Amino acid sequence: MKIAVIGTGYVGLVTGTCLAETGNEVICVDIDQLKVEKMQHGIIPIYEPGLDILFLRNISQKRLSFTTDLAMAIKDAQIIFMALPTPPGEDGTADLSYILGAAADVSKLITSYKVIVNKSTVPVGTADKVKAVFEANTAVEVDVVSNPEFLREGVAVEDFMKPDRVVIGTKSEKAMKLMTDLYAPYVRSGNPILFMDEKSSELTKYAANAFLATKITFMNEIANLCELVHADVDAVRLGIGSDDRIGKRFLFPGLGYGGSCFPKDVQALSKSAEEHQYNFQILKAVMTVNEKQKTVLVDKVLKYFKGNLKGKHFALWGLAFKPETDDIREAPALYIINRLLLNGATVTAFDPEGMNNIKGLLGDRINYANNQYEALQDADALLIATEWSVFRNPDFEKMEEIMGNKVIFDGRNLYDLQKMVDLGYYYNSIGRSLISNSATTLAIEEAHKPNELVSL
Ligand SMILES: NC(=O)c1ccc[n+]([C@@H]2O[C@H](COP(=O)([O-])OP(=O)(O)OC[C@H]3O[C@@H](n4cnc5c(N)ncnc54)[C@H](O)[C@@H]3O)[C@@H](O)[C@H]2O)c1
Ligand SMILES: O=c1ccn([C@@H]2O[C@H](COP(=O)(O)OP(=O)(O)O[C@H]3O[C@H](CO)[C@@H](O)[C@H](O)[C@H]3O)[C@@H](O)[C@H]2O)c(=O)[nH]1
Repeated sequence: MKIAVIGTGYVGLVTGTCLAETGNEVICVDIDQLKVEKMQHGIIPIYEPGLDILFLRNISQKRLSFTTDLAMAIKDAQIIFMALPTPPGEDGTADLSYILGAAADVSKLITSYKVIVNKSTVPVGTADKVKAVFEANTAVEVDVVSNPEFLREGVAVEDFMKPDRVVIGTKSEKAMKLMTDLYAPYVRSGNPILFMDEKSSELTKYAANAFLATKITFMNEIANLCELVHADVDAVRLGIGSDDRIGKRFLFPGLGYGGSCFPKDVQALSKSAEEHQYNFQILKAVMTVNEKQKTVLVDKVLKYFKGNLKGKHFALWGLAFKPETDDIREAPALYIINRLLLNGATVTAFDPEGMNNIKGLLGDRINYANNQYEALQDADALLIATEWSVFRNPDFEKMEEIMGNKVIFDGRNLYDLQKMVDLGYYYNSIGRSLISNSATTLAIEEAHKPNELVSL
């Protein structure tokens, strides 16, 4: 099929590339000229494992191309995907200006039947708004389809190529047929293509993200309780996760959910409910708890240094909001850095893929290291914010030599507690026993009492 994809961010680029991989002819269009030029030269603008191979193969075999020319991109396309930003507006509702703006542009250019597919995460009723834009601007027939995307950054190619399900919101038989043909290669293992009305499809996306964010938040609360009652959150996680009804995934406590999706989507769903006079109480609690969870690691640091971080220097491992991505949007590391700096400390950070993005955002406010060990130089403690594999099995003796101390605050529970005892580290993680370097056994200390909020 001939396809146009509008927007070449994490979703658009993966969508375009993966659709080309199954033999479609895909033109991706973006307003960011620099980005388009890069892609035209075979340079991929984001880090997404496995994407580069498909990207280069499909460009060289002429199934995938990039342009800033919307008219050219959509001229022959049967299906036009919109993979555009839907950031939170000032009041937290999803800003639909990118979607409605692009719909208006497209509506003024088309001369034959098109299926307009919305891949962005949008509130219920957006398909109707997009339809209204087309009705206002053209007599050409279009079908507007909701087809939310469920890929996760870091495993986006796998998620797109082998989705758990494909959700398609439309009542048009013609659009259904085209979409079924398009997605058939991706569901050969038997995973379903679920057809529904547009509104249910739009809500399915928000419901999925809000449910997962709630699951994580629940575990973060259990972790906080574990610290108070001297239980181990890892044991509890395994204990509940082996119940199929609960499931093993998305039960890892940490520093609160971040990224470009969960924070904005939970907020947008809550706002959307409010617009319909529904008080979605659980989502409000999720947001409140998540805000608080972002502070737990620095609270522990403040407690350890008796509330005074002036002149202290910290190494920070992990900047991306999760491993295997360079994306730092709403990353817990940003909150940690900000709070350390506000308290008069200095920071040297390292991330395997997020360095360019963080340098663009923070400039000379922090120091940057070329590798994880370099970051440790003269640090009073190491903080871990992202569970990159490369941090999982470090050379602890080398670390001690460089840091001159053995103090770790781990927001991702990377290390075995007994190992930390054996190595004599002070090791403070999430929802697990505090390991004190003065003890040879697991010691529950003062620091496991609820952290007082230390004012900045
Ligand atoms: N990132 C994810 O993991 C993910 C997963 C599922 C769904 N989503 C949703 O998909 C949507 C896109 O997210 P993203 O992370 O890919 O965004 P992004 O910010 O990475 O990319 C958006 C792209 O759209 C381009 N753009 C903006 N206006 C344009 C226009 N008028 N014409 C052409 N291009 C334009 C931007 O230059 C940018 O390249 C959002 O609604 C998001 O919530 C994201
Ligand atoms: O057990 C867990 C799992 C995740 N997280 C955190 O939750 C956030 C989101 O993680 P993840 O869902 O893996 O990343 P995203 O790429 O943001 O993907 C989510 O958001 C996308 C955009 O809507 C959806 O398409 C995906 O299905 C959905 O998982 C990150 O901060 C993670 O650190 C935890 O704290 N504990």
